[in-house]
Amino acid sequence: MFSLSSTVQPQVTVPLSHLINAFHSPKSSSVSLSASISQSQHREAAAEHEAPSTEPVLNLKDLGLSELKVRQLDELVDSLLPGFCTRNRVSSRWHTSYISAQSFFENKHGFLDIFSTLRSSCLYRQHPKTVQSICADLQRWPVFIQSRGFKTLKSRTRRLQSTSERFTETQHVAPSFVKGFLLRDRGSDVESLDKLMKTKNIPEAHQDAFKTGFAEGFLKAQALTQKTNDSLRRTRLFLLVLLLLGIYGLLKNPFLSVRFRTTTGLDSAVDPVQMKNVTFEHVKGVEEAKQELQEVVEFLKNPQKFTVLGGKLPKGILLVGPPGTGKTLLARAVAGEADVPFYYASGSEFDEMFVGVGASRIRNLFREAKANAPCVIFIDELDSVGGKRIESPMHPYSRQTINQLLAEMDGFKPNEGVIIIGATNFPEALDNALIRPGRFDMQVTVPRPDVKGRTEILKWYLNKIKFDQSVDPEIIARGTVGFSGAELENLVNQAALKAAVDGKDMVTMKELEFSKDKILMGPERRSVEIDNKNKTITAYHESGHAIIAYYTKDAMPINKATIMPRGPTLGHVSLLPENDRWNETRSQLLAQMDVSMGGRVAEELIFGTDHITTGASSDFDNATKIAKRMVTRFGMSEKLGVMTYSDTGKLSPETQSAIEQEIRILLRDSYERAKNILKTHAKEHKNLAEALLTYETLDAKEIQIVLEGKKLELNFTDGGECGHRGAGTGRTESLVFIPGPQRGEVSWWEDTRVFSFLFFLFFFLKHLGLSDLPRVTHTVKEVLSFSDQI
Ligand SMILES: Nc1ncnc2c1ncn2[C@@H]1O[C@H](COP(=O)(O)OP(=O)(O)OP(=O)(O)O)[C@@H](O)[C@H]1O
Ligand SMILES: [Zn+2]
Repeated sequence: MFSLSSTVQPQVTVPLSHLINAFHSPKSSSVSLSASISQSQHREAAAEHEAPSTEPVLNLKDLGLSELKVRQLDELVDSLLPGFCTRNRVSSRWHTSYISAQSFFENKHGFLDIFSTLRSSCLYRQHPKTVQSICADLQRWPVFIQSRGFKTLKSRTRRLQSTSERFTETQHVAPSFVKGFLLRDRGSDVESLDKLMKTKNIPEAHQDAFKTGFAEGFLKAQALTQKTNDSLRRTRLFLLVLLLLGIYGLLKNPFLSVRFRTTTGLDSAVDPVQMKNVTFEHVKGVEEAKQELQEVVEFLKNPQKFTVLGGKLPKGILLVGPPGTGKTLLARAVAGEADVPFYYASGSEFDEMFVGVGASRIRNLFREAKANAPCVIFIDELDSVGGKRIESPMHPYSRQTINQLLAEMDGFKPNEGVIIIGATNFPEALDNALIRPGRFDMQVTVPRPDVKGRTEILKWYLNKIKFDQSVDPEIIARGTVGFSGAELENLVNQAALKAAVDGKDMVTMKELEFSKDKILMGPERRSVEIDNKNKTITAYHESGHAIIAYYTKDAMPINKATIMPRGPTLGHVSLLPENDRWNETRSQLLAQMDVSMGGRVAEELIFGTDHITTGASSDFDNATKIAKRMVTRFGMSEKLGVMTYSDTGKLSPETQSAIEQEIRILLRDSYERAKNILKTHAKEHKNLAEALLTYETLDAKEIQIVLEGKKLELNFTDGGECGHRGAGTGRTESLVFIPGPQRGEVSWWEDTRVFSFLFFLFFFLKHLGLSDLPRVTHTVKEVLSFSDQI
């Protein structure tokens, strides 16, 4: 684009370049148009200039400007741009768009400015020749409309490929008076310009100066265009980098992704889930909870029946219990039994960084529910929305959210038929306002199932797979003290997977035992090479535990003994209580201590005092813990009496040493008892250890066969047994180690994401033609350090 420049030689180049500019720029063309054509035409022209048009590439010869005389040029510019000339001062009229000034006046005052209208018509009349001369002169000028626009180089080149195409296109966008002029043949344009220079008698001496001036103007304009393009490119590049960084940040930063999700999902519709297929039949081992919830089901089925006498049913029910015990399942069963819609929400969904988002979600949820009453609203993890109202930077708007929840709960009447069921693992963390009468005023405890409950749950899930009739769910249930419903479901599922991997067509006890041990103690370490000496020590150590358990009256029955390494252990003996133990007697506790001592005693008796190992440390931990609790908590020491000693550190030195003394005596006596038993049953001990070395794992029946002195005949199987060395208490402990990426480690896909991001960034930098390579490198370095930070 051609434009004015103060450094351009004034007498020659300025008028011409401005003249051309006047035709190229929308602003100047609209001025010239406004003086010559009607207002509608003016609008059309302006619109056309905004539309994309061609940008010709012409050299000076093509333009035929070599013969234009300076005087002629000045005249032309004077007639086109009255008042604009280096010798004259710039006229204020030149800068005024009288049409807009007129409409501005009308808008402001409510009536037409007659004087302005007259003035504008005067202007028209004062320069009647302006447009005529422009048209007349421009008829012979090879100028094309050029308008600014964001054109790609590609499209521009494409357009310039066909002249005829270009003309056709120009025909659509150019004002009518320019059309004729534009549609002229390019060759004749050149000629006519030469002619013009001749006819206007531009002196030959000035012709060269004119050409030089024109060339300078042309080049300056080119430079300016180049600059504009460069700055545009830089702006685009900057925006693009910002955009990429933004997208990357959204993907990378969970905080941002939460924001994104929450803003987009602010007013998302809340859809109920119909729970027809889930009933109380699906929830096993939580009979009390089911009974308590039964009346809620009745209420949902017929709300009027309950409120007709003026009674009030609880609005909110709080299900309290450890994870995986079936709280969600129970809430679904309530809705399913009553055949009403079930609205599920997780407390963490309401915990938002934005003010009002959590509150608005609660509002939406309750509005929907009320419209579809009777129904059940279930809020899982209630503690994350209704926790004690501590405002922290992580939960800046928790107060509003809780308040909204309280307001909504207060806002509906008890007979509306909406029941809110909340679930939490930490009832003590709940805000007091939430658990007062009128809100979550009914608490139902959902505990871990007892042995009967576990058996029922195991049976329920076993019925969904193919299992051998010899499977006794009760044995598994007895060995899974403390398992939740979800863990039992997982146990059965893992057994089914194991059977499939081993190519069996049904699940047997072996698979169930295997998956139980896997959940409790981690996977087997079959690849571990244990030398014969260590194997022998382990076999005698474990059979020592088993012998004591077998021959001690109040010890728990043996379930299994193994020398197969699993997790951190080299072998173990597992003991099963007949039932869940609610209380333990003194003799039961002493028996547990004796069984723990059995391992070390065996090592000492068989291999001698010099060859005892470190393998008994967890056994001693166990035994010491029991002895200490007997003395300090259970009042089972004659010397210290029936008194509890909670903080032993604060006790007098005498009391402390008395406690220590008592614990020592208990442990020593236990060790002696174990020694006696093993000495008495040395033969059985040896037999059992050898059987373990041969078969690696023996179950209760097989142990009994060996200890009764019968011959054990077993086919070698694939093993699959496992253990926790020194499981003397009979309580199952979970020692599962789940290997995973350490904190701070970046997983491979995150790396890939960073590199693909950098690759695209580099690609775009190159694509946008940023030839300044040091800057590119610098930017990439910055991005790299930024990605390091995040
Ligand atoms: N008592 C049960 N009877 C049958 N299945 C159960 C029982 N408890 C848990 N499950 C199984 O475990 C799955 C998970 O249980 P659920 O989600 O109901 O536990 P939850 O107590 O809500 O856990 P959380 O507190 O972690 O939310 C259930 O879908 C169901 O398959
Ligand atoms: Zn042991």
